[in-house]
Amino acid sequence: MKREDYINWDAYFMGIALLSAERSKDPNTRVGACIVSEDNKILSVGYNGMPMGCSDDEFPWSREGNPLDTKYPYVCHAELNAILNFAGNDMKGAKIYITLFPCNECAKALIQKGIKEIIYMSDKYAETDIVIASKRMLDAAGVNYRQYNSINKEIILSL
Ligand SMILES: O=c1ccn([C@H]2C[C@H](O)[C@@H](COP(=O)(O)O)O2)c(=O)[nH]1
Ligand SMILES: [Zn+2]
Repeated sequence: MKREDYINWDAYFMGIALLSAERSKDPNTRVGACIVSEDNKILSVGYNGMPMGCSDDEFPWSREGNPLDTKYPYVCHAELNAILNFAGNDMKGAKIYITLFPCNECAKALIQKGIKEIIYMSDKYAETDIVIASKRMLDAAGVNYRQYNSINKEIILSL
């Protein structure tokens, strides 16, 4: 008889997003993303990090101070990395599992790539203009978004 306590698709793909986030060097917010086709095939993954050639030991990770001495102008967002890491050429109709609600810039890229559903975990910046603008664009473009079911929030990885 088959096992019945296997994880569902959402837990599986959010688990991969969470594991990807563990690769991030950001000391404050680790973000992971997993792009999945309509038929539940993984298309790409990504996490927030410095662009290639920009050493994550040399570029800043601060949040405050002179803008050029903070991480913000440099760090490549998890969703953008997942889009750029995609080896195929069509992700229309795909979904993305993300550990943090996407910013306005990532929302633009997701819309333009034809992503149709966003499943996110944290929405800790919901009150910011960046996320309000992001939701405004996603709503206009008909991209659905929903929070990952909190009942399954704890994803334990062990053998
Ligand atoms: O859509 C997004 C928004 C943010 N990120 C990354 C960028 C930064 O590395 C962190 C946010 O850092 P804070 O210290 O919480 O401001 O998250 C992302 O990957 N995708
Ligand atoms: Zn972003």
